[in-house]
Amino acid sequence: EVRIASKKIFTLVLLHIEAQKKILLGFKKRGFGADRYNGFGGKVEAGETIEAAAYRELEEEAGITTDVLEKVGLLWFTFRGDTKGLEVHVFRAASYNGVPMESEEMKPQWFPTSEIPFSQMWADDHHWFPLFLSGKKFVGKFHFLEDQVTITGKVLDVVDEL
Ligand SMILES: Nc1nc(SCCc2ccccc2)c2[nH]cnc2n1
Repeated sequence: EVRIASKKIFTLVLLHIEAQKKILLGFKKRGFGADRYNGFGGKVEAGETIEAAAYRELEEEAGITTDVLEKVGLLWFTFRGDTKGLEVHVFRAASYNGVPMESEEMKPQWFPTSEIPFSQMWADDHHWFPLFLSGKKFVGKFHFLEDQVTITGKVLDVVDEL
């Protein structure tokens, strides 16, 4: 479905190669969430489906494509003092084509799933990553203070389908 432009909807793609127990993250070099490791993603443009945006951002930010993206999570983030929140659609890729390439936005890096750098990631990630890594689907809401680090509210549930 194509969403209207007014809502701020974002995508987040995590490439997880289960058989090799590794995940591809990117170090964000600038913009929102800079200096943190994260999946690949960005804003859904007007007239674009959420899924199309997810495929596009993976290619733009990491230089790779994937055959199938699976919808695995829906997260809402709000920040004190900021009226607009973020609606983030999380996708899993299980395979990829090409070679991960550094972009202006992101420096890709493989991590063993046992060594995910949570201290250098958004503070909510260590809450929902275990659900992601175990193949579950989830819906969550996290409320942050202005520091974009302190979480003052959290809701996180496993769901059967998204
Ligand atoms: N893991 C994670 N990601 C995000 S934003 C991801 C979506 C995005 C937004 C803007 C530019 C590019 C990508 C978060 N925000 C608050 N906690 C968070 N955790």
